[in-house]
Amino acid sequence: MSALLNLRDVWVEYGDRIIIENLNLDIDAGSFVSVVGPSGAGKSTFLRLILGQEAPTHGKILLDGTPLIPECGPDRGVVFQRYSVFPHLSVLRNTIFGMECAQAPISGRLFGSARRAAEAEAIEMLTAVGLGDSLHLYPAQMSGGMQQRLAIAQALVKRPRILLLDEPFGALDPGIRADMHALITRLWRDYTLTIIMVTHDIGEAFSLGTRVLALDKRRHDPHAPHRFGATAVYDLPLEKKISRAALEQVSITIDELGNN
Ligand SMILES: Nc1ncnc2c1ncn2[C@@H]1O[C@H](COP(=O)(O)OP(=O)(O)OP(=O)(O)O)[C@@H](O)[C@H]1O
Repeated sequence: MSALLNLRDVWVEYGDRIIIENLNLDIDAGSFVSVVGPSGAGKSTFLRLILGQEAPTHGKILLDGTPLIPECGPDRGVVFQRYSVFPHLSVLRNTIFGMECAQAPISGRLFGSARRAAEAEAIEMLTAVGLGDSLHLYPAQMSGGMQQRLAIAQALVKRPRILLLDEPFGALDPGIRADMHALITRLWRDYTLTIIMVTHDIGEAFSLGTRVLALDKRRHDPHAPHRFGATAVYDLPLEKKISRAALEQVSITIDELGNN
């Protein structure tokens, strides 16, 4: 089976600074790749490459065997650490907004049956993330965990195949993080997503991922620290066998999410 994403000899350079060098990776559909590495190694840069926000300086990235167009496509969604929700829109409007921009790029509004269909999809996704009872709240009325669940719904309502997560749970309290781990595991399975998640939490990387990728420099030159970039220094596939009991536990936790 060919991989969903292929990176071939990918380099990113800013001026004379090499950030990423000689990165070669194949990422299978349905995998959950945790990306770890020291601060400044280039983890967010790696996500931006796959999102299409940035093009490699050298090398190529293939999606389904076709060169990735350097623009954000609907097949890729992203959630950042800081809440990316619009403060002046309700939960429901926040979720519909992205669909309106994608489907009606000029007017930014959907009408009639298209709007009703978008609303139904938004409500389904908000229910899936545990916000079905909070459709008319505004972000200022919600906890950090709720806002981050809204950000996930915003990303998933466009039905991406690849979900990119840039330290999505880094700003949350430990208890809420555990709920979010259960949520993302459930969404990954229910929506057959491929997830690539940057995290500084090594426990989170191993407990959620089916593969852990460490980005770091292989070589250092103390006199010219920018001469070498980061690459995949470790790439560990993890055997995951989720028991039925564990999945049922995930379902129970999801049902309790509404109060966080
Ligand atoms: N547009 C840019 N121009 C110049 N340098 C940049 C640019 N974007 C990122 N960098 C540099 O590239 C390096 C990698 O940045 P990146 O944000 O990808 O690292 P990171 O591993 O995600 O870091 P952190 O864990 O601290 O978030 C940093 O040294 C950063 O300063």
